[in-house]
Order: sequence, then structure tokens, then C-alpha cells
Amino acid sequence: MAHVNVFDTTLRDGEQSPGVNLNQLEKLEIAKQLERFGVDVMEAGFPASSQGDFEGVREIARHIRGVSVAGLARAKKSDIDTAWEALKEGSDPRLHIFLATSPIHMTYKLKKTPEEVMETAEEMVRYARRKFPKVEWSAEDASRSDPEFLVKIIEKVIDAGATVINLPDTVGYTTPYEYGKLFKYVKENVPNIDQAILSAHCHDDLGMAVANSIAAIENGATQIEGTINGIGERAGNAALEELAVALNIRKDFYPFETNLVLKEIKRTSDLVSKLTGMAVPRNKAVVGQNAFAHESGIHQDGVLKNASTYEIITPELVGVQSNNLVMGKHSGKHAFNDKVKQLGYELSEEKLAEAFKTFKQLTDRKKEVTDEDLFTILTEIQTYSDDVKRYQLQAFQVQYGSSNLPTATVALIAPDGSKLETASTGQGSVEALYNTLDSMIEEKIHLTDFHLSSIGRGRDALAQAHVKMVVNDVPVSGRGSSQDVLEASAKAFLNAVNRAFYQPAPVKDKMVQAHTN
Ligand SMILES: CC(=O)SCCNC(=O)CCNC(=O)[C@H](O)C(C)(C)COP(=O)(O)OP(=O)(O)OC[C@H]1O[C@@H](n2cnc3c(N)ncnc32)[C@H](O)[C@@H]1OP(=O)(O)O
Ligand SMILES: CC(C)C(=O)C(=O)O
Repeated sequence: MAHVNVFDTTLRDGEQSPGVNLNQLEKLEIAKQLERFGVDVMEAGFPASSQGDFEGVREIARHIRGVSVAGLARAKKSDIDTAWEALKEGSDPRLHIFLATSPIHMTYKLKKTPEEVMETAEEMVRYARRKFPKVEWSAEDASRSDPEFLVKIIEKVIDAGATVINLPDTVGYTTPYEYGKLFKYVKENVPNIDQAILSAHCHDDLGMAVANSIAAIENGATQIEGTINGIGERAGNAALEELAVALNIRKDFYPFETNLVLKEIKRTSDLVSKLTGMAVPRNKAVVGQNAFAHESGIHQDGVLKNASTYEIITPELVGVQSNNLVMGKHSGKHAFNDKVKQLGYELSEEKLAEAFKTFKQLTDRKKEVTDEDLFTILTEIQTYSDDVKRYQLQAFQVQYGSSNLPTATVALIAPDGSKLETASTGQGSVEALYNTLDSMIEEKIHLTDFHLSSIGRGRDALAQAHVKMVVNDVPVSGRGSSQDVLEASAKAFLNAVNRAFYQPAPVKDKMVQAHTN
């Protein structure tokens, strides 16, 4: 079996998904889970792009010791220097430097000749190697580049010290046959190619990101790049969980293995989906709710007789637990603490106490508290920082009648500790609530998206609200859950506002995640 390295870019290319914006605590939580999932490299961000990204990358480099942490940089000395400042405390720091090589990008975007691009690439890789022990160089838009030019520039950047050469299909344009041919060509024509790892980075614009990545491996790539749930710029990136399971299920045909821990897939997917607000479609391969459901009679009959008739992947393989109805009104602290660990969390004393209180409140209203409910509660508690002052919902009331104008009355605790109370109307209950909250918060708030979903099934299922808004020109998202849709909506609104104003202080070691399985 040949080994294939996995380079995860959920926190960089994944975060480039429109509307996704993660704070430091959320990024670190995902980073810890990626470590458990067994990725070889995680790209934590683009340090030169903003102060927030710089700090996020630095926190991850400081905390994640078992995985190489990378940062992205343009072919610019200042980007490289900033990336080094963010990554230098990491256990295995790595730079990912990119420069476009396609005629379209060189002419219209960079406004450089191929010779100038070649010179810049070589110079910047050489410069980067003075600081970084490992440097990946990406020929952005490689799939629309001239293969002969690629061969020349790759030879130069390897001579300059690049340790990984990535050939991205930046706009998701290529097909498996064509992309495979490109890797074969590069492998056969770059004289020093054996001195570097060859990597594939695919986008899903034509729905072929996973297939293209596999074609690359078949033709010499020994690193694949992708994101959890396939999130990313435009139609997204190759979904790592799909690649991992495809290589595992078809190991009869593909002699490649990765270090990925398949039973961590479900938790990784759930965490990324919750924290980014990017819902996983029901029919998504490997992690969609329907991935293991059988609806039609002939299929059900077949599965009952022998599951292999219609099931190529078992839910257990990817960490989907079959019986998740366990906790209830009569569960005590010991069972609860145990469950918290089973779900992959280790909370500080205070957060554990708060989680238990929230759980108990929920059991008064909901007969069975599922793992999904608990995971939602724990994720919320784990990723909010008690270091920040914030708006807190104290109480609210909504009056609704089919022939009345709905009115919401809300009591809030403001960040300075003062109590605010007011009422407003709206065309519907959520609008009345949001108009009231809006009138209590001084900043200019423009709501751009509102999404409500249920966690699990049944009339008493938890509601989860996701909002996107622009607060004083800052785009931000928020989420909230509750058994009541209005309370979930109010929490999501305030969560977004709090995230816009109050970034948590750098993460302290108090927030540790346990590996329990
Ligand atoms: C394929 C990818 O996914 S690449 C990664 C894309 N990710 C992002 O862009 C997210 C973060 N980006 C940002 O925050 C901003 O774009 C910044 C901070 C990086 C730069 O912002 P600005 O300085 O305002 O520049 P802006 O984004 O408008 O334009 C990009 C500039 O970088 C140049 N550029 C683009 N790629 C590269 C590169 N690889 N190396 C050097 N310069 C580059 C462009 O030609 C343009 O230069 P110009 O100003 O001389 O025309
Ligand atoms: C920075 C590069 C690798 C990229 O994201 C792309 O080309 O899609």
C-alpha cells in the first residue's frame, strides 16, 4: 500500500466559503478535531490577510503539536514574514506559497510575463526557505496552465527549496483523465521531481473534485488536499471524508492508504457543520442524514436479508452510532460527565456545571435527550469564551395572534452589566423579536440570512437557528439552539452581535479536548 498524505484546508480554503467566519475558539476546536481525525497537515489560515487570521493561525500553531500546521502566503516577502511570525512557535511549521501560472491569471490578474512569474516564484521560495523548514509551492490554476511552462517553473522552485509541489485545479475545470495526465507529465518531465512531494488540490465546480483527486493519486500525487464536508470557495473543495472512505472501501482496487481515522468522520463533519453554519445536505455522500437510510421496499427487503446488498459503507465505519437515545430526566452527573467524554469533550469545571444545568433544563421539556442534542449544547458551551463581555438574553415574551400585529418584549443584560428592556412589533414573531433586539443595540445591524433547522426528529426536537448579518459593515454569523424556535432565533441574533464586537482573548490551556474513543 502506498501512503498518501492528507493536507486539510478547512480552516483556510474552507473558511473562504461565503458567509463563513470562525472565531479563534471555534478554529481551535476544529483544529483539535482535525488532529484526532489524523490529517498530516492542516492549513490554519492566511496570516497576512487580517489580524484575526494571524492570531487564529498563531493560536493553532501553539496548541497543535501532533500535526504540521501551515499558513498561506502570496509570493511576497511581507506575506512570508507575517506567516513566519504566526507559525514560528509551531512544532512543525510549514509555508504554503502560491503564484498563478495560467495565461489567464498571469495576464489579467498578476499582469506579469511568464518569465517574471518564474523569477518571482523562485526568489520567494528561496526567501521562504531561509525561515521555514518546509515550503509548499502551488502553481495556482495549474489545470489551465501550459504543461511545458509548469515543468520549467517546477524544476526552478524545487531547486530553490520547495519541498511540496501542488498543482491546483483552482476553478474546478479539469476532468479525471486530463488531471491524471498532467500529473503523469510532470512526474515524467521534471528532472528533480523526486526531491518533492506532488500534491493535488481540487475544487468541485463541475462536481469532480474527489474523482480528480483520485486520478492525481493514480498518476503520482502522494498528497491530497481538501476540506471537511467539501466546504470552500464557490462550489467547495474535495471532501476529505469522501476521499478517505473511497480509498478505504475500494482498497481492492486502489493500493493507497492514509492516516485518517475513519470513525472520527461523523464528529468532524458535525463540528464543522455546526461551527460554520454550513448544513450538510441530506443526500451528501458519507455524512448526509440519508447516507445510510433505505426507503424503498426492495432495498429494505435486501438489507434485511443481507445489508451488503445495498450498503457499501457501514454507519459504524464513519462513527455514526446506531443507538443514541440514552440520557434523560433521571440521569445524574456521573452518567452525564461520562457522556461528555464519550462525545469528545473535556470541559473546565465551570463549563461542565453549566452544561449539566442546561441539560437538566432540557430534560424537563424533552423526554429523551439525544447525542445530537448534547453535542449541540456542548459545542455551544465549549466555543464561547467567558473572557468576553457580551449581550445576554435575560427574558423575552412574544404575543402573536393571527389577526394581531405580533409584539415582542425583551430584557437584556448589556456588556456593561446594565439591564435593558423594550418592546417592538413586526409582521411575524421572529421579525418582532429581531426588531426589538435591533432597537436595543446601538450598532447598525443588517440581517442578510436566517435559517432554522431541527436537530433530530420529533415534536420536541431542539431547534437550531443560524443567522448572517452585517454589523457596522462587518459581516458576521451567529447560531443558537433551544427547544423553542423563538429562543433559538434570539440567541442566534445575539451570538452574531457578540461575535462582531467581542473577539475572545487568546485561548488558554484551560480548554482541552479529550480523545476518548
Ligand atoms: C486560489 C485561492 O484560494 S488564493 C487565496 C485567496 N484567499 C483570499 O484572498 C482571502 C484573503 N484575502 C484578503 O484578505 C485580501 O485579498 C488580501 C489582504 C490578501 C490582499 O488585499 P489587497 O491588498 O486589498 O489586494 P486585493 O485582494 O484587492 O488584490 C490582490 C493583489 O494581490 C496580487 N496577488 C494575487 N495573488 C498573488 C500571489 N500569489 N503573489 C503575489 N501577489 C498576488 C494581485 O495581483 C493583487 O495585486 P495588485 O493590488 O497589485 O493588483
Ligand atoms: C492557494 C491555492 C492552492 C488554492 O487554494 C487554489 O488554487 O484553489
